[in-house]
Amino acid sequence: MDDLIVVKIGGNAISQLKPAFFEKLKYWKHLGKKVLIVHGGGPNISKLCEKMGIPTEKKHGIRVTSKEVLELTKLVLLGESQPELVEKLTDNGLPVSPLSCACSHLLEGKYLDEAKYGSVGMVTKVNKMAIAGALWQRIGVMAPMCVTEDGKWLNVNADSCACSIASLLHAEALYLLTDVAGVMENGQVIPKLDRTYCSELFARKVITAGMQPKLNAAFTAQAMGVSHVIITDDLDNHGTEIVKEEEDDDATCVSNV
Ligand SMILES: Nc1ncnc2c1ncn2[C@@H]1O[C@H](COP(=O)(O)OP(=O)(O)O)[C@@H](O)[C@H]1O
Ligand SMILES: CC(=O)N[C@@H](CCC(=O)OP(=O)(O)O)C(=O)O
Repeated sequence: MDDLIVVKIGGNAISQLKPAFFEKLKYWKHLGKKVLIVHGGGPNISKLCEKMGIPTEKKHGIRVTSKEVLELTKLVLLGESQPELVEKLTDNGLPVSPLSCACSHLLEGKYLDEAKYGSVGMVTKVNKMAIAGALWQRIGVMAPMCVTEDGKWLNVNADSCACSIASLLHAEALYLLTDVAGVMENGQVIPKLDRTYCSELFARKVITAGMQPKLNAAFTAQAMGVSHVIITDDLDNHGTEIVKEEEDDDATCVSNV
């Protein structure tokens, strides 16, 4: 899809959005870009699970999702995180289309590894026509869930969801907004990161927790042809740019989660 910019906003980042963020979105719309935001909500899912007495289990930053956790995930993403973001965008004068996989099977997917993660999916198909319609003069706000071909809902890591959409729709840029200024080493943001150095940082355990699926997804998107992939805390900050190596023929950074 021409002129598509995908922005992922982590659950923590939703509450920290600054005026410059909304100005940048207005500027992109003014330029005629199509903008799709994929939102997170992980911290609030964990909080609700805790309230309900369900322990949170994550593997490589991916939530192990039982049927019970899936229901709570739906509640938080569609009943809390998405409305919060939609309200902020609306209050800042931006017209929005709130979206989920349930609308016209917008996002279809399959189990990532049912034995390991439970009801967790990866997006394999995007309903391009329906998304194009939703993005007509509006900013799409998408929850990170997908449905299987036979209609089962699956929880999708929001970074991996944004990266799959950006890859499948050939977006021109992908911004992964989080609560840190970029990928850090020794307290400094790494301005450009290639796969070899990323693997080294994984091995040295400099990169842990939620930054792991984020980077795996970011390198996959880059390998799939998204030319501009940035991890940052603000659309105006340089953050960490994911860069390609000269002889790069393998799609993933360390593992495929
Ligand atoms: N090397 C690293 N550089 C930056 N953040 C890191 C690194 N390793 C682990 N992290 C953690 O990753 C977090 C961002 O991932 P995550 O919590 O999943 O964010 P989001 O909810 O925005 O997707 C940071 O807040 C930080 O705690
Ligand atoms: C499978 C999986 O891990 N899904 C994520 C979806 C939300 C998310 O990714 O939110 P953040 O971006 O705020 O972390 C989860 O359940 O936490």
